[in-house]
Amino acid sequence: MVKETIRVYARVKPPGRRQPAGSYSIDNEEPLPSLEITVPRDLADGFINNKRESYRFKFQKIFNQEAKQDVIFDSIAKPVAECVLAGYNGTIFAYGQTGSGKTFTITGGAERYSDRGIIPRTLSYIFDQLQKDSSKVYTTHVSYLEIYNECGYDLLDPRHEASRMEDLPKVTIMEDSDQNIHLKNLSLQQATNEEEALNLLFLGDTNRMIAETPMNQASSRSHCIFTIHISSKEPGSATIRRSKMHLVDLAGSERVGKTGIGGHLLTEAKYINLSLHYLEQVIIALAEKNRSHIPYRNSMMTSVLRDSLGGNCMTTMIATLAMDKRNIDESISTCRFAQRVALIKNEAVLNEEIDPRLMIIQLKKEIQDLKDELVLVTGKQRTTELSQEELLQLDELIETFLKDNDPDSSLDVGADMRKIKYCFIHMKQIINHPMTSDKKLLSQDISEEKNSNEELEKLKGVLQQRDNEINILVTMLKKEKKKARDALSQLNATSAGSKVLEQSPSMSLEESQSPSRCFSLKEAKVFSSSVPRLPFLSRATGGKMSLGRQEAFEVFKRDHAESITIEDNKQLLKQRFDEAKRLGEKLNEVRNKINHLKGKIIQRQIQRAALAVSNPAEEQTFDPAEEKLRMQIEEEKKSYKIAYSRFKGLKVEIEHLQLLMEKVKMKLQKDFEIWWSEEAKKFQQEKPEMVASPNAATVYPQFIRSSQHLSPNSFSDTNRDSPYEDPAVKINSITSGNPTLKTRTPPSSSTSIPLTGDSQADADILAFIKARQNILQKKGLGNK
Ligand SMILES: Nc1ncnc2c1ncn2[C@@H]1O[C@H](COP(=O)(O)OP(=O)(O)OP(=O)(O)O)[C@@H](O)[C@H]1O
Repeated sequence: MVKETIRVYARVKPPGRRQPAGSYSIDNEEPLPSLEITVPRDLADGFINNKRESYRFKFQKIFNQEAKQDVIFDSIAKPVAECVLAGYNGTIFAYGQTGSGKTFTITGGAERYSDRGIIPRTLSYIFDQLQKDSSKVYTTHVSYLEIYNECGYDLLDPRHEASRMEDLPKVTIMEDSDQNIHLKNLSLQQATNEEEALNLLFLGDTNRMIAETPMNQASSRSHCIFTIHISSKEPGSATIRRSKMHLVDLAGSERVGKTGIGGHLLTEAKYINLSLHYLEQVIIALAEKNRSHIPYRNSMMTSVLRDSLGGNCMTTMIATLAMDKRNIDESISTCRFAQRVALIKNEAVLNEEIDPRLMIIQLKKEIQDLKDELVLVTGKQRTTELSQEELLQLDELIETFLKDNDPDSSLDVGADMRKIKYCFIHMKQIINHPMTSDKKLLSQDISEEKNSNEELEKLKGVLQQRDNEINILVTMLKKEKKKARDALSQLNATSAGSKVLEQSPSMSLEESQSPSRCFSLKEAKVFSSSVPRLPFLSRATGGKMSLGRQEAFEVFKRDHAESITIEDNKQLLKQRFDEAKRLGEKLNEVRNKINHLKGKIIQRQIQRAALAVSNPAEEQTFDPAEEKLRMQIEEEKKSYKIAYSRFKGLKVEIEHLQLLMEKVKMKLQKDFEIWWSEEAKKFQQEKPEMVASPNAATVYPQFIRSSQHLSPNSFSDTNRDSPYEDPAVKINSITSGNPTLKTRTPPSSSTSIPLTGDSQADADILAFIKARQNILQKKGLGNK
């Protein structure tokens, strides 16, 4: 058992660009570093009754704004992951106000590979370690739970395509008689390697993003718990170790009063703050000595994290702090909360249990072994029952023994438990029923015993039958599950395009040298299609876009802030592909070299064998030339291993980058959809007559309005080579399906636009014309 208090770390976020920085200092003194925050009196609005200007808080370690993600992982998450691998439970949770960097710390940023957060790095580390340890059999599962307004949602259910949060399967809490918490409906997905686990993480993150609407910025207002479940077993042992690691991104901790929100958002904020309030209550209760009742049951989040708080878990908290002046009072609240958490003691125990099925198998084997041994010693095969002849013999022996007055006489029936038992039963009969203890009674008893034995055998048979039925059902269930998994992976593979020509990480050098294992440019490039496209990606785009909408989207995309990220990542991907290509070539080269050297060795051995036949006197046992060749091979193998491990690292990085890009693209698409529909709404309000016209039933002619209604980022003047610069050319190509529009110059007012009567097509025509008009206006080309 490991007893220790919750470890509490602080991480300061880099300041916002236009935000005046608050005043604070970090003192990394031993044993506990401290953070001092200074609040000038004029700023201390929130602390009117407390005129203190300076606040000092102690932490296990404080990370300043320069701290990189790898340092955070190494210092905070790696030790927890090591405990989890050893069989203890572990939890890391991030607490802080909205925007203070909780998601950045736990999941990571969506821009750069180096921004990967604790979850992807932990997965990488854990799978790396599992691969290295061949002494045990490991099974790994992951689950991803979102808690929003006191309701739990499963983010990993492959059967549901979520477009709203309500579409996700609802998770409920159940408690068994031992007060253990069970989460009903939360799927546990098996992940056999890092890639599968990362895909699941992205599936969950995407479900989270898609389920979010502008009205429900659920990411800030929900709690998310990503859990890695590991079970391990030594071959042949009935003992299983099960441990889990919760990685928790809590909702923003800001106080309701200060945020000035109302209506629906207030309800949400109440729920969040209520659950964070209950978290605080649990923490206060735990920090108090001699408190018998801890109010875990008050909220779903505290129920789920029950073990992590004051229970069987090694828990770590990261207080995320935004030190801008306007956020300083919230940061002080976060630090105060952290100080209370630091008082909580947990008792982590090794989670070992005996698997009863394996135990039965083991015991059965032991019985069989003992029976075999007995046969060897006695030379007789034992049956469970004594024969009639043996029974009669025993009766005689007992009778003789009882009649014998010699005090030294003994009853010797040999080392046979069946006979010894029979003697005891017989004698008991004689003592209890001296008058009726004749053979008749005894034989009656024996027949009764026989009957009950038969009954027992019958019951055993029924039990065996039931066991078989259960086994058949379990097998069926497994098959069904496998089918579902296969269908899913087939879907992934189909959307991924080509199949990955992947080299198994555990593949030996010899295997890799077979001709079919040539590293080629194709193999390096195949990375690009190796990421199994997630089946849900298509749904964000809402199917195929029409031309006009596509045009508007292209412009929107170009000026969106994320486009820089996409471009950066594209560049980075290209670099990585080039490097992978180079490494592939190098690996081929080394492989060929090794084969060449091996060929030389064989040649030498043949020559020497021939020499030995013709001249036996000159036979040598040691050949320095061959030894040299072997050393060269060893050297080449070393460089092969180094290049191969870099190649493997590149693969992970490329896959991660591709997933990041997919995520960013989806975000872009989503932002566009939101913007598009908002514009439509505004237009409907401003020009109801157009909406009412039969030609424009559900038209979205939002772009007809003046450009100031457009989002400031959407159509900026940054695109010098915009295809829109030649209006005639563009309009012809875009509206080629509409002869009326084909020859027209862009209309200056909406009423002159001929519409087709098809609402979607009309919306697209209008959207295109307006987008184009806006750009022309901005470029000073309008109506020329
Ligand atoms: N240490 C950091 N280094 C660089 N950027 C950071 C850091 N911390 C946070 N950010 C950036 O700040 C922004 C807000 O961070 P993040 O989304 O992680 O906040 P949060 O606390 O999770 O907010 P919410 O409660 O709304 O989910 C993001 O754009 C993130 O990339």
